[in-house]
Amino acid sequence: MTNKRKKLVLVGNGMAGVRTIEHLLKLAPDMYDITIFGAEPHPNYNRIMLSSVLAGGASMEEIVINDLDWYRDNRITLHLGQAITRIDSETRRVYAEGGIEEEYDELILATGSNAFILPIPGADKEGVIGFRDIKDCQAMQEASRTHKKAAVIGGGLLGLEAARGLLNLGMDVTVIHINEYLMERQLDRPASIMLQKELENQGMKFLLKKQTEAVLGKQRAKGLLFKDGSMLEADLVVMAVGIRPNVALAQRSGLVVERGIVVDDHMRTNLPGVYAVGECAQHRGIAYGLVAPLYEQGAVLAKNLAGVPVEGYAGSVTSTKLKVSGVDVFSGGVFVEPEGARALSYQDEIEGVYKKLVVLNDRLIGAVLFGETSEGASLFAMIKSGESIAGREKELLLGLSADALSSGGGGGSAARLESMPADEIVCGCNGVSKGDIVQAIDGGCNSLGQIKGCTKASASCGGCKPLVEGLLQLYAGDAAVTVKEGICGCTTHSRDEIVAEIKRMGLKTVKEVMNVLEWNNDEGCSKCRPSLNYYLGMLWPAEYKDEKESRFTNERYHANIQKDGTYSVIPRIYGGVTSPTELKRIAEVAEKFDVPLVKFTGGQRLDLLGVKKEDLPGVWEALDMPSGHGYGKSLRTVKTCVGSTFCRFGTQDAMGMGVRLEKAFERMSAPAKVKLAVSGCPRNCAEATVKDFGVVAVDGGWELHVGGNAGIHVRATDLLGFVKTDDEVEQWASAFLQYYRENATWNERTAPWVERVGLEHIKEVLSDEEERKALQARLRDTLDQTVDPWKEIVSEPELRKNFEHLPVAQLVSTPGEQSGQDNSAGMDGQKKEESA
Ligand SMILES: Cc1cc2nc3c(=O)[nH]c(=O)nc-3n(C[C@H](O)[C@H](O)[C@H](O)COP(=O)(O)OP(=O)(O)OC[C@H]3O[C@@H](n4cnc5c(N)ncnc54)[C@H](O)[C@@H]3O)c2cc1C
Ligand SMILES: NC(=O)c1ccc[n+]([C@@H]2O[C@H](COP(=O)([O-])OP(=O)(O)OC[C@H]3O[C@@H](n4cnc5c(N)ncnc54)[C@H](O)[C@@H]3O)[C@@H](O)[C@H]2O)c1
Ligand code: SF4
Ligand code: FES
Repeated sequence: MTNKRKKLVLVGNGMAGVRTIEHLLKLAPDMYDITIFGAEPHPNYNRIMLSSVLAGGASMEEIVINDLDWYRDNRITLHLGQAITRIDSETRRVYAEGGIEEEYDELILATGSNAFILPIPGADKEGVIGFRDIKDCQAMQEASRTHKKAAVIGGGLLGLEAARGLLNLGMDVTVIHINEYLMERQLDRPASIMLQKELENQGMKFLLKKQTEAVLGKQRAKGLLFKDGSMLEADLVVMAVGIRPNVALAQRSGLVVERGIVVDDHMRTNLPGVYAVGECAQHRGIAYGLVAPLYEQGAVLAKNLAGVPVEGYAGSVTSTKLKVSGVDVFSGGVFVEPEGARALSYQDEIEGVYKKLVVLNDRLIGAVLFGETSEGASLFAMIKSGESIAGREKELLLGLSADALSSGGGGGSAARLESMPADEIVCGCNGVSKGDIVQAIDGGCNSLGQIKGCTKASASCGGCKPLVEGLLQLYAGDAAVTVKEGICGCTTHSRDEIVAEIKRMGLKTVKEVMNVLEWNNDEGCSKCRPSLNYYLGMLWPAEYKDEKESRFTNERYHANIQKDGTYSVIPRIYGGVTSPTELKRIAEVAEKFDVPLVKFTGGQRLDLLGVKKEDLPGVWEALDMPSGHGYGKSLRTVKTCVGSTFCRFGTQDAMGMGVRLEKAFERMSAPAKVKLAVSGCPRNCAEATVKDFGVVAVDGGWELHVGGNAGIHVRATDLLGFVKTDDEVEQWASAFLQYYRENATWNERTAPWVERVGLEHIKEVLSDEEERKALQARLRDTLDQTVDPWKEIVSEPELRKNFEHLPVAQLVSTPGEQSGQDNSAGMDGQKKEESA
């Protein structure tokens, strides 16, 4: 019997090449006798996941894509550890290092890239490596057992992922970056600065604008010498300064090579029967370095080889997501606006969120997200589809689009997901289409974990998770099982589990919680540290010592940092009611300290803007007024109207009630800021129905309203109930606020919390008088432990020192340290006004 199958040889057992074979086997399982040569001694594995292996989030076994049985089952001849060294295109034969040779009818080159190693003296020393394959990953794991100081050269995606992994392995890690800000190929400056601060909080050190001149040491690396003459001690040096397509074999074999092996839209090279795919290929001038475009190339090549008509590969728009736990960064499309394009950006440095959209001719062409990336997948789908977003720019920027709202998390609206073609790729990292996911759901997968298991969708960078969840909800309906999420990438524990464990085990510090609950990142991140700090303070008001370094700048300095680095000072003016004496004092302070601007806030207080950090204690001392907490996650204002005291419509004393409530709750910390208002009649001049707790006078008593918000997401309050007496108002307000303090997630305002837990539930709990009294007592106990932070600082010389002006020399960074305006450790150190 004659063998009619053609001979197909694949050189390179990596992600792009084997993916092409997988496709081909689906399309034409019997068309070829397939032989694969791989230089590495391993079956095909997910290179992307090496970062997770290094960071301890996955094992080597878990990242194997196709084990040896797969090759056997598909009758593929596999030669591992056999690099092809020569191609004879005349005789159509390839020759391997170990002496094996093979004939081909069709030949695919998928040789990937090599890590670029800087050609500097000492680069060949022991302890200097790239980060490209299993061998490199093992070398780093090995080095961390015996060495302590690691230097990662290159602050791109790979360098930062390597640095995070090395930190997890217990090393002291410094990233050396040539540019003035990190990941400049994916991010703009504001996002990059936020990223750097976050990584510094995780323990990573940075040397920016540094050019490495030599690796120091005898046989083994001992340090780095920089062009400016400075040095850094290091016994492991990881070079992550980019990659170079692996084209040596192609060059030797007569293929046209520029940066990569030049291919046409059908992945054909200049030689008959020879194709190139993956990072080694250069298509329309571009050699890609991410998996999604390589898989697209592979799909085209597989169709070609199977004889299936195919339009050809037209290039890809790319997106990236940094795989570092506790840091959410997404970049897709064009992030620097080209001529004629507009950029819209939104930054909330207090919450650590940055968003930028780049729009050209009403089309979204790029996006950068930091801190909140759940909309990345749907924005990227819009970038790829090229649909018009005219009139929707603001909604998209603020995350209020129908897409984001309907799925509750940016997964895309049901209509969008429904109209998505079956062959559209949802998970770029694993080449999983919508059709594959729907098929898995039809086959009984009804949770994200099961879909991940069946299709690998969302198993790598996780960027597609919102889309996969959206499809799950759409196609599995009520059968969809949603699994709880960890509060951040550092843990799999939910908020409720953490609070329960803190209570059960009596955990008393942030570090203790992280240790006992096995955080996968020793330092935590800007999401978990402040939230743990809050939960511990809420649960143990008497014993817990607030961790200043887990707080944002504003809360550490008890003032709002402004754009220019100065601060704003808002003293407490109870119920918005002041006096000539108080006003005179404020005016004198403003004059004495040259305060550039005095402004009324929306909450009926006076804001002294432009105060220098070193003047803050002096200003507070001279004001001799309590802090208005205009900067923190705490009680802000109680707005009042004049009520019955002066207004002819007023039926009750709104000012008196406002002052009473503000005195009752001042200094109250909360999951998020809390605002109250009291109106003296239903005309509601104090706008109590857009406050967290609003009180409106009506005939015979007071109406109590909860869960309002007038910020980005405007929400009118729900009516909690009606009470007759002033004491009842205070009791219900106390009970509501304490129940919120005990049950909301850190950073969750009352508006979403009321929606989440339901008004009926809150009413049921608070309708029990005993419960109300108990809640009120717990809040009182907590508030009794608090002191005014301004007074405390003013009277304690040690605390005052934190505000002293440092000579410039001490603010300039030295090697191994990072410069920054804020010289104390903390969660942000950014400059941004927070609305009072
Ligand atoms: C740590 C890390 C994390 C990454 N994370 C991401 C991510 O999150 N998202 C993303 O999209 N991309 C990521 N990438 C990039 C991604 O892994 C690559 O784009 C992808 O692996 C390239 O696939 P490829 O098949 O072209 O090359 P490779 O996967 O490198 O495969 C090429 C194979 O060919 C072999 N070979 C070379 N020459 C020969 C020869 N002459 N004979 C035989 N075999 C040969 C090589 O040994 C190698 O095994 C990451 C890369 C690394 C290193
Ligand atoms: N999450 C992800 O998507 C992911 C993760 C890891 C790797 N990758 C891919 O792997 C490939 C390699 O990643 P990479 O980060 O090495 O490549 P890169 O080219 O994206 O970044 C290299 C970085 O090194 C810097 N650099 C260059 N020369 C330097 C020098 N002499 N000193 C200090 N810094 C220097 C550059 O400014 C650049 O920011 C890329 O294609 C990348 O997309 C992707
Ligand atoms: S809410 Fe009623 S009482 Fe208060 S100022 Fe307005 S009209 Fe007067
Ligand atoms: S896109 Fe990265 S895991 Fe799906």
